[in-house]
Amino acid sequence: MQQFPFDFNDLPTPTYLVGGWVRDRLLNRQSKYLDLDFVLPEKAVETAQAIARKYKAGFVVLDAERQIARVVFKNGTADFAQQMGRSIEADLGRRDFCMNAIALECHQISQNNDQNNDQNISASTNAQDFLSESSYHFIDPLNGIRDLQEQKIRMVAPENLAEDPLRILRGYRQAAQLGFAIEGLTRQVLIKFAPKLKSIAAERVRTELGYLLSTQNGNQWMLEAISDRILEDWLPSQHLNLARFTQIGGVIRDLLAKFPHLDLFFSKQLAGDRYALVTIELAALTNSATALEPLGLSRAEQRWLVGILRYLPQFMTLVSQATRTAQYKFFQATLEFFPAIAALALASGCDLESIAPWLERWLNPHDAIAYPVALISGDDLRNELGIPPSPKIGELLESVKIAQVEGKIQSKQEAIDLIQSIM
Ligand SMILES: Nc1ccn([C@@H]2O[C@H](COP(=O)(O)OP(=O)(O)OP(=O)(O)O)[C@@H](O)[C@H]2O)c(=O)n1
Repeated sequence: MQQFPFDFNDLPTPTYLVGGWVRDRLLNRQSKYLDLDFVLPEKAVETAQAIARKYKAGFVVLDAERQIARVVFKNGTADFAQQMGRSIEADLGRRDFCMNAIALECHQISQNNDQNNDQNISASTNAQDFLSESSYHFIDPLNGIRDLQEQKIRMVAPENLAEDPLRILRGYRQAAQLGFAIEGLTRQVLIKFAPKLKSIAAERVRTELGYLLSTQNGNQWMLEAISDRILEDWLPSQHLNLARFTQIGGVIRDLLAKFPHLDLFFSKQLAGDRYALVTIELAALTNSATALEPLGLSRAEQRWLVGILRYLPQFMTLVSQATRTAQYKFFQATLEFFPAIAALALASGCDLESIAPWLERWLNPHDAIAYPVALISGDDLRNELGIPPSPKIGELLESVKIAQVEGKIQSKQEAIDLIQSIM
């Protein structure tokens, strides 16, 4: 149950709620995290600061020039922005899509509630329920509510998309997120302005791509964006592997159905708010990690991408005929992201029957091939056998591990005997 984290009576009149929160409540969509966007005709930053102080919440100015500040509560964030233009209608007219350009004066919410049950609704009401009240007056100059009913994404104006070309990608991402269609003329404009997307900072594109790929219908809309050549400057088509990318979503769903514990792997956080799943989908999409460099991925994401693409061909030849030593060596090289390689191999046509035993090993922390427990340590070699520190120690330990995974030795004494025989 979502609750507003502060009392709207603490806000000046008028203060408008706009954007995704109003849209999602009208659609009765639930989100885990509360994301409120307020517009104020004046004193947006001061108001945000006062709220943060009163409720002991975090506070940050996002844009001093445009007067936008964020207050961070435990269960969500509230952005306070100075109204653009002379009226709220003018402000709404500068936004991306009509469905995101609906406003609601937020005191209506507490006033209605005060009349109803004499309680402070802002602090206590389930946010999902309140819009069902018919008494709210939505400011909807662009017929956004009609678009919500017709499930379509319609631009406010072509200039608005040109002004902030990231909105092009937002259109595809929101279509995926909401299960909406992009209205015909809007789509033509998105396609026409696609080259403008190259002027956008890599970080914004990367974040938006991350949202798109982590959405349920994201892959389908990613393919639409690719076929509309929206991403040509960021993901050039000669480096793409569309056949593999088309399969990857279904493959991951099947893998999770068979191995639910892999959920932890796919949801591992690799950077900011980007998760392993997104990197794996990008790896499935491209044949070359270098092609993704302009996106400025984090070190961990880059390491995964390079590793997954580098070891995939080897895995595809090894998968059904690897010796225990070959399996051990492959796991050693790829342990961090092994299930991603398995997923890409499945998406490239390998069968689950040959891959499942590998995943079972990877998932079992006691597996003798994926995680052999050391019978002997470098210190033992130094102390008990008097071998001086040198790269030789690493080589000897590796020979012990291999004899161990092949089942030739099982105890520390046998390891010592083996080392002595090698020496
Ligand atoms: N590039 C952008 C980003 C945002 N907005 C406007 O600012 C609102 C809030 O932006 P944001 O919180 O980023 O997105 P939401 O639409 O709220 O939805 P989501 O959280 O799904 O991104 C949007 O609804 C839209 O009206 C815009 O016009 N152009």
